Amino acid sequence: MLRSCAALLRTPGAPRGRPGAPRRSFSSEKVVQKDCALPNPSWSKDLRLLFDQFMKKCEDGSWKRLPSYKQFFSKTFQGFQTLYLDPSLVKGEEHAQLFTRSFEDGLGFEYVMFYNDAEKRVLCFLQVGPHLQGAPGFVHGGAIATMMDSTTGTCACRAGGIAMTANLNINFKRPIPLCSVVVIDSQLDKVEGRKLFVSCNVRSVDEKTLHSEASALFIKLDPDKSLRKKR
Ligand SMILES: CCCCCCCCCCCCCCCC(=O)SCCNC(=O)CCNC(=O)[C@H](O)C(C)(C)COP(=O)(O)OP(=O)(O)OC[C@H]1O[C@@H](n2cnc3c(N)ncnc32)[C@H](O)[C@@H]1OP(=O)(O)O
Repeated sequence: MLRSCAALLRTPGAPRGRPGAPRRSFSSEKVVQKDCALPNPSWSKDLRLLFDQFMKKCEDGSWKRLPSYKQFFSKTFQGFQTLYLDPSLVKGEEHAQLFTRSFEDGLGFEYVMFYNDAEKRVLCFLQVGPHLQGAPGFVHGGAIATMMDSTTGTCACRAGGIAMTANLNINFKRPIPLCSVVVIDSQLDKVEGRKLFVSCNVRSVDEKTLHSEASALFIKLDPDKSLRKKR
């Protein structure tokens, strides 16, 4: 059953503990992680419809749904860890969670991203939960910026490898109502050496309202440079 945003606000106490934290299967000691980019009961009809529509588009291989986890898989991001992280910090990695996945279901960012390699494009379908409020009834600008950064960042990393945001320039045009669903459409515009230029816009589901636009610069990381040293 779908739970409305109002219902979520009324919920007196969601389950405690660390929802979505990796669970160990004792038989194999293998860490099992929940893929957060799949429908859960907090998803609205709008988000579910967009999800179903794009899952159909994945059937011919033109679009790919991107799985999403609260924690990075060490194996997947081995290159990032061995090349850029301070080993003395890595031992605490199980406490680190992806910011956008650190809310209980339905309260923060509920989203799924789809990637089109031929178009170098990432679409993010985002439901903004009640704990993302800025001005009363509307989404906080920092929350919008977070998801624009994440969507353009995913686009940059998919197209060009491991990169970090150097610049993100946003124009906020119309506020986003809390608990609504929006579409973030991002596209790789240009590559110049290690520089990846990505733009995006945020629109309402009916495409009638342009909420925000942004252009971003990502720099592909240089394995010879530490991220910690002052330069
Ligand atoms: C995150 C990785 C996960 C990987 C897994 C993938 C998972 C997929 C999901 C990801 C989704 C998450 C997305 C969130 C992404 C963040 O939140 S990242 C966090 C916020 N960003 C940061 O903290 C970055 C801080 N900045 C830095 O560390 C460094 O400035 C950088 C960006 C690494 C660049 O440093 P650098 O490699 O030493 O590059 P540098 O030589 O200074 O500059 C290279 C060129 O870029 C130009 N440039 C540099 N900065 C600028 C600027 N601000 N404006 C204009 N030009 C600039 C330089 O002028 C230079 O130009 P040329 O002289 O070559 O023409």
